[in-house]
Amino acid sequence: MTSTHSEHAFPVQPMPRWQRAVLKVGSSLLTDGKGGLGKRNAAALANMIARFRDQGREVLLVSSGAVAAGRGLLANSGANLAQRQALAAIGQTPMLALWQGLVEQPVAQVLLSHDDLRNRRRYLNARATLRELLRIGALPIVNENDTVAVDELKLGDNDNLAAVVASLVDADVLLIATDTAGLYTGHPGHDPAAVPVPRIEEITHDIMLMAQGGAGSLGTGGMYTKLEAATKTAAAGIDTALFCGHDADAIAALADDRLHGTFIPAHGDRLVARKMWLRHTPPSGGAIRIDAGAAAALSEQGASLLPGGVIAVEGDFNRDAMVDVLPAEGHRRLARGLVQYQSSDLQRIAGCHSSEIASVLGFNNCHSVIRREDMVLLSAAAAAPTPELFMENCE
Ligand SMILES: Nc1ncnc2c1ncn2[C@@H]1O[C@H](COP(=O)(O)OP(=O)(O)O)[C@@H](O)[C@H]1O
Ligand SMILES: N[C@@H](CCC(=O)OP(=O)(O)O)C(=O)O
Repeated sequence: MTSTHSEHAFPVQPMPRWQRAVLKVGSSLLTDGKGGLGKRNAAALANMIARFRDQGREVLLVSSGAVAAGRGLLANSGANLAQRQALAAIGQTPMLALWQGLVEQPVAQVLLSHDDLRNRRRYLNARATLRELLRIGALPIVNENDTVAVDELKLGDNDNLAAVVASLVDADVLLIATDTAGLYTGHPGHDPAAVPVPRIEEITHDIMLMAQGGAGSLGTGGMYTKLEAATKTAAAGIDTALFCGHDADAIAALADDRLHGTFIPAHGDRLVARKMWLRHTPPSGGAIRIDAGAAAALSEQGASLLPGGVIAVEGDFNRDAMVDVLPAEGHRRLARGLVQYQSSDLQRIAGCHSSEIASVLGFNNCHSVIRREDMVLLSAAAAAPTPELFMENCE
């Protein structure tokens, strides 16, 4: 595809440094040209993932290719919904096995449906599982749960799924690997005047029109769904990069934080988007009582809640539950937030210094009980300015 446009190369541009990425790999990159799965491109991308890990960074994979793999195995070109769902079910395991053969980490299959993502409890559970998978060093491989997804509730394309996953796991960037170098002003195969678009400040109607040309023979949605995905991530405060997953130079550049493709910077305020989401997350029924010093630190200094300030734990809750933060006495809520320790563990570290967590529990999820970015303040005094988002190094 890019060969017709070699005279219009994408310039190499610097990428903002990131810590956690969602990498989306399209079907077109995972096939061998004869209808089956091919590992050449996947191998190069797996090396890139290993390189990121060596640099101390985290990657979640959203991989397509189940339908293509099923088609290859059965030499079946069935196109109706039931046929595609059956092909996806057959192809899902070979697709996973392809990746497992290429990375050293254990791979973890995560199949999500639209329902899982709009139901807040399931959304939070998926989030907790994905975070745990990262913590233990697995490579989550997310795909749509094609078997159960009915037509009107189908996400339908993994570009949009990847955008939702990026926001679910608080990624800094969404990396979309496809079979073309990036967005061109028109379909690169059909429009001889099409030229590269290296950066998109805002995805306007005119930009969407550039992507009307449809998908390649194996993909779903083409550039259109990639731009839809980037619209979601940008609004959630996440950068997006489109690059060619069969171009060794583009892959090597990315591992050095340089992009040979299209960059769409975040324009939403990540903290504002996140706080909106937190405000609407339903409570677990659990609560944490804190001392006056901790209350002042939360409201006046924009601090995270540390275990030393916890004086009591009420109710049973899991890690990542939404809990109320209450003063030593009374029921006026000071804050609410997602907790880093389940209630039974929190009972044991209440009053401890953060440095003692590992010796008391035998593990340490985070030095905070509730990280600042996972918390919204509720009292009037709490309207004190929120400091810049700072990511703590919690696993
Ligand atoms: N303006 C455009 N710029 C680049 N590619 C485009 C454009 N419009 C349509 N496309 C098509 O989008 C394809 C990539 O999307 P798709 O086939 O869905 O791949 P994937 O399987 O990676 O999701 C390209 O191969 C190209 O055929
Ligand atoms: N869930 C489908 C992927 C659908 C899809 O979005 O494909 P693609 O456009 O290649 O990313 C599969 O695994 O085949």
